[in-house]
Amino acid sequence: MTIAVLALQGAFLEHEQMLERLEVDYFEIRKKSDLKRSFDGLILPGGESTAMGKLLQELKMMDDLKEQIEQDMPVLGTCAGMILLAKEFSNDANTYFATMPICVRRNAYGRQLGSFETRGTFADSTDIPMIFIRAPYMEAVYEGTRALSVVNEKIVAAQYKNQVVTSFHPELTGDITVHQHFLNLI
Ligand SMILES: NC(=O)CC[C@H](N)C(=O)O
Repeated sequence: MTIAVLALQGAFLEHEQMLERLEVDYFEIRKKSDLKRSFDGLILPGGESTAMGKLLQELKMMDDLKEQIEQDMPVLGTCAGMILLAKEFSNDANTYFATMPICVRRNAYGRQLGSFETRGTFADSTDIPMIFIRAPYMEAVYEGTRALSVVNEKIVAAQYKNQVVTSFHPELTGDITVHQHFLNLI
């Protein structure tokens, strides 16, 4: 099994460290020719979705990756990665891959609560650590999308077929629950 990690910007190194811990092979996607390699799953890290979206377009990788996601490539999108996958925003008009039927609020916790840590349930696992950094959350999920985590009445993790997203950063804690859930899709 080989995972491709989008490494244009943001917290990709931390995802790679998690994959190393789990003894899973990976490589980085930085330019179009990296997409020639075959992979079994894709990680879209946290960071700045606007910057990542712009680079994906400029480097001409958007269409190719979108097609692979639509053809059921398992993908894990964390924070900005979730924004890249969302089909709809409640406070923005731009979309990126737009493959996941969710409505996302960007920077949803505002300035004061911009970053915080808590614990919550993810799928069948209870009490996992969650770190939120200027995070988005989902205001609605559509068409067969399943909420995997709800914190303070907000949906902060969800799954639609092969696509798993989290508002929080599972790569910044020592907890492997979310990565394991993603790898189990492969
Ligand atoms: N930690 C993060 O990934 C923050 C996401 C950021 N608010 C964005 O819009 O991309």
